[in-house]
Amino acid sequence: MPEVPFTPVTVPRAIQVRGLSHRMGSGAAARQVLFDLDLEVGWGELVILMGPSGCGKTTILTLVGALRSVQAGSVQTLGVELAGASQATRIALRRRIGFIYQAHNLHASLTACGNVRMGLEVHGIDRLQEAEDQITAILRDVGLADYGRSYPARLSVGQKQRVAIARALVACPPLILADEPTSALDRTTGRQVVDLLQDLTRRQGSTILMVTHDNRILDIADRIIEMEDGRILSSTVPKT
Ligand SMILES: Nc1ncnc2c1ncn2[C@@H]1O[C@H](COP(=O)(O)OP(=O)(O)OP(=O)(O)O)[C@@H](O)[C@H]1O
Repeated sequence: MPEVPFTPVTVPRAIQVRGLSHRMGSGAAARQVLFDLDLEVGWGELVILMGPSGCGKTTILTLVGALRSVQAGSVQTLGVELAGASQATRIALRRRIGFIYQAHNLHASLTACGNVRMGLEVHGIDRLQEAEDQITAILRDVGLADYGRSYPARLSVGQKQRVAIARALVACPPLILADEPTSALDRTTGRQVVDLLQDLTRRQGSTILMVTHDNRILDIADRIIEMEDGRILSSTVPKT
């Protein structure tokens, strides 16, 4: 059985960011993209981060996901302080996060099953029968029970994104970081994909921080954080 998500009572929030500033580029091209920013995401919350292109949304996601080093301020993800963290700590933390990108990033040479299996291998779950059961179950959950042996080239863009969701969720990670998961999808498919994401993560009790430009899906959020020019403008609960 998948592990129960990590929600220790000693860690008050899934994500806690304090005084985060960040510079991108080097030399004369260097520029500050995040300015003294605070942000919190509670356990089990689905938070959408939005704002104009270039305002720093993806930079935040990559810092929270330990894909980039913290330069100034504090970033605590799943209770792990990332400011000054070693490479080993960052790699271990990444294994406990499910990542979903705008382009689905599937391996063309692997079937849907093979792609989802990678989601288990990076999380260190490799016991064979258990893994196969988890893969079968998650492909069924995303509506692709009959597509396990299909290669990405034979799948529609919406089906590929479902495989990417299955890959991110198969190990029941306590935190999902999603960067524009619907940007390549039409209205109907985009809606189906986020509804699925919301449903599965609620069932697993996972926390989601999602970057999106897509106004059509804001209603799935528990909270919407709006950014501009590297700063947070507001944090609001969407109207239902
Ligand atoms: N490697 C880099 N070197 C220099 N500047 C960079 C680099 N990567 C990103 N930037 C700049 O950092 C700023 C923030 O980028 P980021 O990708 O976080 O924005 P974003 O809000 O996610 O934008 P979008 O919605 O277009 O994806 C942008 O102005 C971008 O041009």
